[in-house]
Amino acid sequence: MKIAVPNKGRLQQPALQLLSSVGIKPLSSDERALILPTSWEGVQLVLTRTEDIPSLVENGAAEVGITGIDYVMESRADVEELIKLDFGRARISLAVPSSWDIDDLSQLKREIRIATKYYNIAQDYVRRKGINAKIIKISGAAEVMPSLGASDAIIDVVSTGTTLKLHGLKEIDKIMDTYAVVIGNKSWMKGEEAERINLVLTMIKGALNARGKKMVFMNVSDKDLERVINALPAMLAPAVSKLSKSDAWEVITVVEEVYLPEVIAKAASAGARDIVVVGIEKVIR
Ligand SMILES: Nc1ncnc2c1ncn2[C@@H]1O[C@H](COP(=O)(O)OP(=O)(O)OP(=O)(O)O)[C@@H](O)[C@H]1O
Ligand SMILES: O=P(O)(O)OC[C@H]1O[C@H](OP(=O)(O)OP(=O)(O)O)[C@H](O)[C@@H]1O
Ligand SMILES: [Mg+2]
Repeated sequence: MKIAVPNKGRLQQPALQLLSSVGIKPLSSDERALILPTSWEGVQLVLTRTEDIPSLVENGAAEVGITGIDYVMESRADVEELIKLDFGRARISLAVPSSWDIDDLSQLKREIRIATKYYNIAQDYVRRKGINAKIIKISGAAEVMPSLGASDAIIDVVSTGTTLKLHGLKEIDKIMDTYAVVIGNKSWMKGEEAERINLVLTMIKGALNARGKKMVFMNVSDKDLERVINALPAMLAPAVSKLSKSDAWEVITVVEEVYLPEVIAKAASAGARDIVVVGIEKVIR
């Protein structure tokens, strides 16, 4: 099977890291190679532009791909959104010069020219909102267009808002949220690679579920057992097993990393001893 991954840009490293965490590591270190065999037999990585990945997956050049949901929308590719990822998070917004001194769409009176690399998203948006606009398709650096006089406004990616501010622009309407996604070809489930693809997807979900979670082991004497268990969160309920050579128990539970200090403090004051914390690689549900 082939997995399409960005060949550059901000999604490339997190996408490769995610795949690497499930054991899919490129075997070749040749930076110019665009199709790479991996440590997982039968799985190849195809390195292409982030914005081309939706159509490559739609037409079956790769069964699965990692890209941004903004490019999926823009391309109008008929693909399946399989897994929402926790990187590449931002929003696509309409921004106008701060000097216009307006706060929302209703204050836009005359026709405006909007520069954007998201031509289709922009067309759909202005139609839906009834905005009188001419969309100017560009390939990047949208923020500079109004100061060049090439457009009045822009539709572009906004995260912290720093780039807009730097260019004297102001966000007046959010069009959509964007994030990285794993997408799949619509007929992949029927193909001969279905089993392998399913396993890869299960492992990716497992790695995502495990993020930020720790496994905690502790020894607890018989008399403290109930108090310790009441102090613990768990995915279902803490596991408890009898220690072989003493009148005590081992308690095992899964804890969100952010709650770890609080949970350890509570467990220790309830009588838990020899508390061991270990990382979790996958949680398969
Ligand atoms: N500032 C940002 N914060 C989070 N995600 C972003 C940001 N800018 C862009 N993205 C998202 O990352 C993905 C790739 O973005 P983009 O096409 O801009 O590539 P890039 O990483 O900037 O590389 P280049 O612009 O050089 O091609 C897109 O889905 C986009 O929505
Ligand atoms: O709201 P901010 O936090 O400023 O982020 C938004 C900026 O981030 C992206 O650019 P990127 O950093 O990817 O550079 P690029 O222009 O090379 O794509 C995007 O194109 C915006 O310009
Ligand atoms: Mg960019």
